Amino acid sequence: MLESINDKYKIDKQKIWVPKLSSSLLCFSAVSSFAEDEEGPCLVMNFYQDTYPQAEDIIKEQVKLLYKRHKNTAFSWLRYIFHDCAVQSCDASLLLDSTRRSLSEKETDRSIGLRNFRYIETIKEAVERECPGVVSCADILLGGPYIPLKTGRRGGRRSRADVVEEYLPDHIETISGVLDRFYAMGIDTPGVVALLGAHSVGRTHCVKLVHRLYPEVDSALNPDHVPHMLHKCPDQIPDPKAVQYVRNDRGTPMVLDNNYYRNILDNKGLLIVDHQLAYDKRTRPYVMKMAKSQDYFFKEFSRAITLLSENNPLTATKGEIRKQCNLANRLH
Ligand code: HEM
Ligand SMILES: [Ca+2]
Ligand SMILES: [Ca+2]
Repeated sequence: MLESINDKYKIDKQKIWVPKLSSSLLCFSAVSSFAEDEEGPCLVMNFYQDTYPQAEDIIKEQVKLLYKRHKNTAFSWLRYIFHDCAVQSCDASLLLDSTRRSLSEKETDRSIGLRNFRYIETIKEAVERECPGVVSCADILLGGPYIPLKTGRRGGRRSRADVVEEYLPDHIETISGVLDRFYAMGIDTPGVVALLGAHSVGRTHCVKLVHRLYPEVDSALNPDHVPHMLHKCPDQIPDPKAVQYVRNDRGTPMVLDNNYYRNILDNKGLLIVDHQLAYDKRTRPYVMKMAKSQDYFFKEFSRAITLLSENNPLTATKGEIRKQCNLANRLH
């Protein structure tokens, strides 16, 4: 997955390799003895190697094909990791449709701009053709070659719009609030600073920005950046049907690099949270360091994505392997 974010983004595997803990078979045989264990021992490197060794390769191939056709799919997967893993667990709850009884996470105001859901199904279908019923949607969301991530997550059965607010940091929150929410996931200050570097790609819709432009322009914004933002978001109340947005990083919009840190130091951060990151005394030193060193940014980014991707997974007997990523399986 992350391989596709840009081709230059190649991390030295040696430096971030996490030693393999056990094979997936060991994991399965451990299920009975660990059934009561809260964590379960089953998030491992290449979880599917003993059941369907080709599974992760099929996913990689599909991700590459999609990336060739639609570059922005990579940005979506990256944002999905945040929106799924930060809300309780990396259990692909984000992918579930609403049911008659409850509104799903996808439908909340916080999910504005999440795109490319249908391509998840393209990947899932390719995997199901070869390895039916084995690979979970939660792993499809996360597998990746250059930041070697573990697999073995299973899908949750529920997705509830009302829990999103409880867990997902928001763009107008104080930096203390944002840090606390990430600390609760085991991610420290440099980790948070690195994760926000994801805003070096992609876009932000005007609905999330107009409060910084109207009725008065936020004086914290770089005056050189304002005309462009006003041009892209000409209305105080954006037309919900028009797709109006500003690119997160005008300099290198399609490349995940450390340009984000130079932007925010130059008061060109679009969201309040981006701006605060550059000015809070706890985060600023890391912003400066990442602005100077792409290497340092990449190292911290890999570490933090790994932590995020291991937030409270469902393993072993918990959760299920969905047949279709947008629907929980029917119980017979
Ligand atoms: C305090 C934490 C964060 C807040 C408040 C936040 C908020 C937002 C908002 C409001 C957007 C614009 C969405 C739109 O209008 O289309 C966005 C875009 C994006 N965010 Fe975040 N974000 C946060 C952290 C993260 C993290 C941790 C990641 C991934 C590691 C991430 C990845 C992305 C990506 C890739 C986009 C661009 C998506 C696209 O172009 O489709 N964000 N974020
Ligand atoms: Ca989730
Ligand atoms: Ca960039």
